[in-house]
Amino acid sequence: MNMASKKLRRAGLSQDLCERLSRYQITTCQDVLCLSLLELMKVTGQSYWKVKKLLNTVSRSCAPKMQTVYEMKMKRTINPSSAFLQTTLEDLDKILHGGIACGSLTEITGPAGCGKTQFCIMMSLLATLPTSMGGLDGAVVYIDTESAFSAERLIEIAQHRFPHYFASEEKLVSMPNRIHLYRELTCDSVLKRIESLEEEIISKNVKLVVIDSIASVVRKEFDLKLQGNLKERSNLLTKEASILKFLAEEFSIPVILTNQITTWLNDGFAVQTDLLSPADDFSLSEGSSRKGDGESGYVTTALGNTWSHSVNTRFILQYLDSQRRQLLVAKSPAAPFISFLYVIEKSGLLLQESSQKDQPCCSWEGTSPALQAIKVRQDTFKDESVSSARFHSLQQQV
Ligand SMILES: Nc1ncnc2c1ncn2[C@@H]1O[C@H](COP(=O)(O)OP(=O)(O)OP(=O)(O)O)[C@@H](O)[C@H]1O
Repeated sequence: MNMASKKLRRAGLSQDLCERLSRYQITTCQDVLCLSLLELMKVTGQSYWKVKKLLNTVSRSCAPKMQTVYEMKMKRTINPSSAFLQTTLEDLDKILHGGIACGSLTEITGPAGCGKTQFCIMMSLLATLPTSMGGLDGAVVYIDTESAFSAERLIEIAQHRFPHYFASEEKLVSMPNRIHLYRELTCDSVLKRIESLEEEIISKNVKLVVIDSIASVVRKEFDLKLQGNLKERSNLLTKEASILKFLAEEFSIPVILTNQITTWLNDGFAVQTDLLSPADDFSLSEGSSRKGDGESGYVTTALGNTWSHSVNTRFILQYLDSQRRQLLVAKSPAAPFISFLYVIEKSGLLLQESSQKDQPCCSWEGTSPALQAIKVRQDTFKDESVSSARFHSLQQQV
């Protein structure tokens, strides 16, 4: 499904044929594979056997390539810098085995003002840095759906985080030149932009894609009180996730997405988490809704269960109390559930020393009571596989 998003122009078809097909809005491998042989004969004007061969070529070009675990490991050993984009938050990078993983989707979720955009701006800057400094030495596509990106802030972070490197005027000019900002304020334009990314990634040597935020346009346009909107929204998000996953894997680049979530508990204590229905997308009701008997709190739900499973890694940025902010690694194929305290300064996000030095690596101290409650419940499941599945579900229910 993801791989089928591949553009036909990159599937080994002649330019003439691609142009002919594009007149029928057939531009991806998926578009071709959804047609019957008869339909394909009609749109290509080719014989039965040629069309069968065409189908074979398209199928082969978008089928996942088999590789052994050994090959994967060797690739990473030979060129470890291309497997991760360092966050330059040392303890976080350590726990993630190098940083934000290339080839996958990372979601930054949390309440308004906690620092999601700051994180994205900082990561964009880092992606442009040379590999010797932990960067990916590439361009960035930054899709801004909230008009929140600030070029001044980008320069400020650069100058304060890497004062020596950016002392040179030339570097200070070339860095923002590699960050391609697109303000897309509707669902339609975000989708169109995502659909056009493949060529852009190739032509501009893009090494990072950021979407800040994936949720805001969707929430603006889909009133979930209206029948049918939930399904339509879910389809749109699935389509976007599918293309983004394909791009991340195909070009081995990280994709970072932000998503604003709020959960309010009744005791006045606010917890922000990616709260999703454990059942399925269709049981979700977006907006402020009161939970059922025995449960206390108001919930603003996330983007649905399908979306939740589409992202490989999830960080939650949240306020721990009025002074302190906390970064939680809430979902990761490589790291345990862990929290860090952070501050935002002129140089961007910084981890607070005490968050790791005085505490064991997998720390639950300092996390909010609601998240500690999850931990207690998680500990009651001894079998590891049951534990992680159940933990995920419990986490969703808090
Ligand atoms: N120059 C700066 N120096 C220090 N802190 C800053 C600076 N600029 C912004 N901040 C901090 O970043 C916070 C805003 O973060 P950000 O805009 O990333 O929030 P967000 O999570 O993206 O919110 P939203 O969901 O509303 O977009 C401010 O509250 C402030 O604490």
